[in-house]
Amino acid sequence: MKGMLYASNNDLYRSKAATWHDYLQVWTAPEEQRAKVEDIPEILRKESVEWDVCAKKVAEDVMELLCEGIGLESSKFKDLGLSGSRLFVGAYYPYCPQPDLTLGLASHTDPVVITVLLQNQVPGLQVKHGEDWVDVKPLPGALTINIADLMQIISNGEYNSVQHRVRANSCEEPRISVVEFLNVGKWEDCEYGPLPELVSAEKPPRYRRFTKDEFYHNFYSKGLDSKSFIDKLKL
Ligand SMILES: O=C(O)CCC(=O)C(=O)O
Ligand SMILES: [Fe+2]
Repeated sequence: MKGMLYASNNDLYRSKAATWHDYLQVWTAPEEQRAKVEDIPEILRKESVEWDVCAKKVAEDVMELLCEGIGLESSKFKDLGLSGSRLFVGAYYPYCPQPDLTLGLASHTDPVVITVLLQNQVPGLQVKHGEDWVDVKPLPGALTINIADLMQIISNGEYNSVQHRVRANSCEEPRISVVEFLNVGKWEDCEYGPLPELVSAEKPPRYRRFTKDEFYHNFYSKGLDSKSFIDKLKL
């Protein structure tokens, strides 16, 4: 069905081991890519549409702060269309009887601009801090925002994408997360790369510019467990 996908592992044939989760993806923007509202399963139709509106608002507020943090016009990221493509994901991590043998989701950085994540009370999400994996403890009502790869590139490395993973669920209760990925919407118009405003003699560009085709080709040719797109663009 257009704009929707049910799956287990999106990199099943490219990764060394399957991970312990299932998910449902719904494209919510841009218009030509999004799922028709009437095609979204009824059980989450209303919620996914509302979540898209709220998560977009949160992401755009955070993007304003990120702009201000590096001396850009606060609307710069929004004006560049960095929230113009959006994907809703509902992920389900069932009880895993042998959690030491795999992960819930392999270590990765998100291949988008920014991610908004809500998790239920069952733990599992971890972020890499130095050499350590640190638990992101579920807090009722709290959202987790990930800086993702394109934010790292566009900000010329002022912000760095976060390496994260999900442990296989050892609790009897399923772990559930609701995620919104925000990405470049206006691909047709231009290439992307470090913003000229952030490049100077003292801060030369760290990444080269890239096109939509290059981005998608890379996404569908690599396993989840790698930061290879950023590595490929490094100057
Ligand atoms: O389920 C989670 O908490 C994390 C999901 C995630 O990192 C992803 O889908 O990229
Ligand atoms: Fe992620």
